[in-house]
Amino acid sequence: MSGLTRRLLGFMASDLGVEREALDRAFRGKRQTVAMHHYPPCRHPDKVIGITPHHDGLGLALLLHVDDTPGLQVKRDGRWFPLDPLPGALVVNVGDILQVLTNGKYRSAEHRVLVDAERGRATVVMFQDASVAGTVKPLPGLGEARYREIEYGEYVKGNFRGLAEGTRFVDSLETNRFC
Ligand SMILES: O=C(O)CCC(=O)C(=O)O
Ligand SMILES: [Fe+2]
Repeated sequence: MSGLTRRLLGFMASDLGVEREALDRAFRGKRQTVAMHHYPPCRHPDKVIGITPHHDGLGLALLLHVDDTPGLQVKRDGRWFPLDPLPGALVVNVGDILQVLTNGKYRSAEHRVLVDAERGRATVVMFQDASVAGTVKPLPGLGEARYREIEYGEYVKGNFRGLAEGTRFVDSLETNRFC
């Protein structure tokens, strides 16, 4: 786990009032994946999309803008908002697993990437995975569990299935789904 991730998790743990060690343990020693994206300029930006709307399925994502081309957008209250690059800043994305770990207190945001008519765009994203003793479940001390516990491998399979079907697997883990 990177020092930055550890610091971010420390802030989150004190904000949530949970044991810092519990959140740390969920991320420590887990897989880190790096994705490099290049979005070439496109003369018809209204007809194509860089990345379709999605939620990041894993724990935490740290995104670095390599240039100053905008494109990333986040959805809030049904509207898309741009997240323009800031020099020296990283975008921190809460993933679905962190949403479950925090019992829904931190929510994973839907985002997408638009392309630019004139300029290419490049980003580097580091995904930090997380799990609790081989499972995905809310940490203790955050009230009644809003998500059911699931074995980590089953979560990953379900998450990929959801991506392929255009549904969000984490929704199916909600305990009060049909109430
Ligand atoms: O390149 C970006 O701005 C976003 C990439 C992204 O959302 C992802 O890799 O999951
Ligand atoms: Fe993403």
